[in-house]
Amino acid sequence: MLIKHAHVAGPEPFHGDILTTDGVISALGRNLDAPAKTTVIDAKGKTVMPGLVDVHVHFREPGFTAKETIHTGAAAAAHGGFTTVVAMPNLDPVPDNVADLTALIAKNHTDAKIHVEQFAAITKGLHSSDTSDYAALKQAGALGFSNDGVGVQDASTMYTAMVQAAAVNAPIVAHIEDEGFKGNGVLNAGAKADELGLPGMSNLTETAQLARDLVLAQAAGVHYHACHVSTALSVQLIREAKARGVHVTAEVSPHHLLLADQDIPGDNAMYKMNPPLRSEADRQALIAGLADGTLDMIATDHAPHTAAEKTGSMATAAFGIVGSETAFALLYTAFVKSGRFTLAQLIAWMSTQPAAAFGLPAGHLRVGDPADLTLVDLTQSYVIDPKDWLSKGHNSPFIGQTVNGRVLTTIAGGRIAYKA
Ligand SMILES: NC(=O)N[C@@H](CC(=O)O)C(=O)O
Ligand SMILES: [Zn+2]
Ligand SMILES: [Zn+2]
Repeated sequence: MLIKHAHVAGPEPFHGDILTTDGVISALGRNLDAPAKTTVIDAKGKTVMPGLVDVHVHFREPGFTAKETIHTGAAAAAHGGFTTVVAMPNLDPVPDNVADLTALIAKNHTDAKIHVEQFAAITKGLHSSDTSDYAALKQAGALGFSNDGVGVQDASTMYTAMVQAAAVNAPIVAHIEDEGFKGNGVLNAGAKADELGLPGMSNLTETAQLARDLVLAQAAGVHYHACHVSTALSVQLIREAKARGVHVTAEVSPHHLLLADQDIPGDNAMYKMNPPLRSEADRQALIAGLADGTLDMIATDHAPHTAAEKTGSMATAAFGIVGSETAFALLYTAFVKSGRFTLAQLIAWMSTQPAAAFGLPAGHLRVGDPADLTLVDLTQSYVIDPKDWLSKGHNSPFIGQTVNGRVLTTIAGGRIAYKA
């Protein structure tokens, strides 16, 4: 494939042509010649970025294919400009054993046009006891271990998991949530929950367990990754842990960067997710944490559900919103077009840094790198409309918003994974 007149943004900015051969970038330069049978793409006036990397998606297969499948989830990710995603194991059966993980990884490969990596479960059945066999699961292809969807409630189980994961040099990827503090809360405790007369969950739901985990991670010497960090104190705890040498990385999701609980317009299930939208002060602290490097990356937590599961009151709806097909445009519009951050920073948070944190061969466009790249039109403005989506899930609070930044073509491993 030959991409002509590309304006390449990211860690290696450059203007010119990109030639890919056998899934790898084989040449960068001006006026490159196309060898016979090469597909030529004219990128004049468009921007090329290293393919985006999302380390937190839910593809729901096996077990919950009415919400999403590997095929639809990967297609949605490609439409969003992602060339690599990491899928969570809150599935049925749970990939907590080699047989189920092996079958899942095989399906990730056959059903997706992008790279789909897989986390296996920290514990058997996602219960807070009985750790999985990390050596065997890593050998079978697990990128790391997560119980996303539920926190590991028992501290000594979490410590055992960390010690065993460290022994095989694999990360523990934590959904941080103390169920005692969560109670039956469905949104952030505070004025909005009171106004709507709905049960809230306090910041302690996250911060108490995060403080515990950072102590445990230091003792175990594991790579601890904090999922969907949502509070100001969490940012501070991670900042302090990094300063004392804990190997911790952290992600923040687009919705926690863009919305606060005060923005919830009423008892609307599209605003229900876990962790919940927090206060405006928390939101500002997350943005500051990203800017100063405390938070390493943005991950969507793409969590599709059926229309029925997201209808009615927040009291009964499922937790979670989709994110793959809106993340880049929303963040580009709010953070880059506004002049607050640069496109290079956004690419670092959405590609280079998540790849680096998990040792994935992505996030750069140099000769010899995988031909994973995304072509976007940053000038095109459009209204977010689920009719345009490839995900089965239409659960988003961002529908109807006008954004800039349309993904035109996504190329993974030198092959077209999405084309407008
Ligand atoms: N984020 C959510 O609200 N829901 C996720 C689980 C999770 O990410 O914790 C889901 O699987 O639906
Ligand atoms: Zn989670
Ligand atoms: Zn999740």
